[in-house]
Amino acid sequence: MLDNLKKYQIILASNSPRRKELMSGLGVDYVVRTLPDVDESYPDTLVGAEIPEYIAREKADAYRTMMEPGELLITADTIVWMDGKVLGKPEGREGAIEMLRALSGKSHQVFTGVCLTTTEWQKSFTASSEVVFDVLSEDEILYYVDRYQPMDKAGAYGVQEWIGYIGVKSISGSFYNIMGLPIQKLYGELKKL
Ligand SMILES: Cc1cn([C@H]2C[C@H](O)[C@@H](COP(=O)(O)OP(=O)(O)OP(=O)(O)O)O2)c(=O)[nH]c1=O
Repeated sequence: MLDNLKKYQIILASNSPRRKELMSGLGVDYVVRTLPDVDESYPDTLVGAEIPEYIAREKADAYRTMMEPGELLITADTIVWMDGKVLGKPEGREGAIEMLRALSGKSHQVFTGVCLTTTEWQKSFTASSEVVFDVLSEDEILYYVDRYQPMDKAGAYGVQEWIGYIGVKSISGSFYNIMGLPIQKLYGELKKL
């Protein structure tokens, strides 16, 4: 499948083990490059899904000067969005505990922005999922944070981990989008190239 991609050398520029796992599931040949440190700031005029799409483009631009013709760069960014605010990666153990207390018993959205870049063109898109958390006890929050150390995850949780098994009541939209890559939507975009 995706024979049309043979004309590209696909590069996933990401440090996220989840994104690597999902890209591998797509079954296309690609290489992973670590992402240089990117300033993930964004204009405060942006809201919701505009934010991770903007950051995915920023991640791509950090790479662009090093690109060769024929390369197809894939970058992505995932945020949790609740009550009009971004929940990115937590600041340490206390930050993770605070975030999970805030998510407990409520619903929120997860937006992932994806950017496809070559030396000639760039296009980006976003995917949105809705997650409803059950009420989490203090013990459950502390157990999860101390055992899973989710400081590398937006919203301080991994839907693919224990807290997703016991704490997520329902999901609408793509599960994989929550993990960090809306792989079905990405497949649809790659098919068009
Ligand atoms: C909400 C959620 C996020 N995540 C992860 C996906 C991303 O790795 C991370 C969001 O942080 P990002 O800044 O989007 O990505 P990253 O820093 O991990 O990787 P890179 O920028 O190098 O591509 O949170 C999960 O694994 N499960 C979840 O349920």
